[in-house]
Amino acid sequence: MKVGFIGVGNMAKAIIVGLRKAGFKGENILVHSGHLAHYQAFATEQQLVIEESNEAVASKADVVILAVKPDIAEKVLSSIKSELRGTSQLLASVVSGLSIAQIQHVIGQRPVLRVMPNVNVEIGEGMTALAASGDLQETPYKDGQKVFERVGKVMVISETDFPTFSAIAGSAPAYAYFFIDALSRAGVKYGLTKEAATDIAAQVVNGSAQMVLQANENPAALIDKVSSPGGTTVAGFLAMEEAGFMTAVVKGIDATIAKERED
Ligand SMILES: NC(=O)C1=CN([C@@H]2O[C@H](COP(=O)(O)OP(=O)(O)OC[C@H]3O[C@@H](n4cnc5c(N)ncnc54)[C@H](O)[C@@H]3O)[C@@H](O)[C@H]2O)C=CC1
Ligand SMILES: O=C(O)[C@@H]1CCC=N1
Repeated sequence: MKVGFIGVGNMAKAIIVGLRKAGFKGENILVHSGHLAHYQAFATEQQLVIEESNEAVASKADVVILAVKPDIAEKVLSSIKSELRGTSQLLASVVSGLSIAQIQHVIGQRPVLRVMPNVNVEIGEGMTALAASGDLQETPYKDGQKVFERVGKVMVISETDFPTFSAIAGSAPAYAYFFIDALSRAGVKYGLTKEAATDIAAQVVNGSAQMVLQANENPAALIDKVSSPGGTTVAGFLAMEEAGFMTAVVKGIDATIAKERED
């Protein structure tokens, strides 16, 4: 199976690195993007096949991944339309806010997968949502699904939930990094080096995430297990809440969703 990328920016690079780490051969990854100088070294390092145009990627790949910015996505789709094959080929779009109906309006009734990955696909720890224009058990869709399953967890969701998913999974790595950075800076405030404090904060978030996933317990119950009566944790937790921690997070997600709706 050949996977083609149209647009090789941050997201496509993260997917490609994840695929390569998972053993997907570079000779089966075709790429074309806006400026050769921006991705030539990356393509060479990852042993990818650089195609001379978006059209070439569209005609040769079995799974064509559209990974350009939302504002040019429909123009790019329109330019590759005549190169796309029939119903045996899949067009998978990771473009935020672009619906299956909008894609099919441009390229016709071909198999389309709407995908919302996040950058953690780069290390095989992605959280990706999928919605399909047809039956996910059919070959072209299965092929697309397999690509994202190789780089993390995959969840099939309704298209109406994409803005929410995009906020709490697509954008949220940035918010999780922000929390790690905040915890780390607090460590630095009390004398730890930034490097040590960041290592500590990242491992704590990593371990805590594993606890939520593996212990199959509500995070609120886990908070209670750490919070000894009259102890230090509950004092810190309540001070964070007084400063509006939960409200700040939810407001951040509200703004993320509002921005996608506005675009
Ligand atoms: N960065 C992220 O964490 C996520 C991004 N996305 C979506 O992925 C898409 C790409 O985002 P990023 O990679 O972050 O943006 P980016 O700006 O890093 O990459 C876009 C790439 O498209 C290329 N490009 C511009 N015009 C082109 C054309 N006519 N033909 C082919 N390539 C062209 C640019 O040179 C650039 O390399 C967006 O639609 C975004 O909504 C989705 C989930 C997460
Ligand atoms: O910031 C963005 O627009 C994209 C969508 C999800 C993550 N990054």
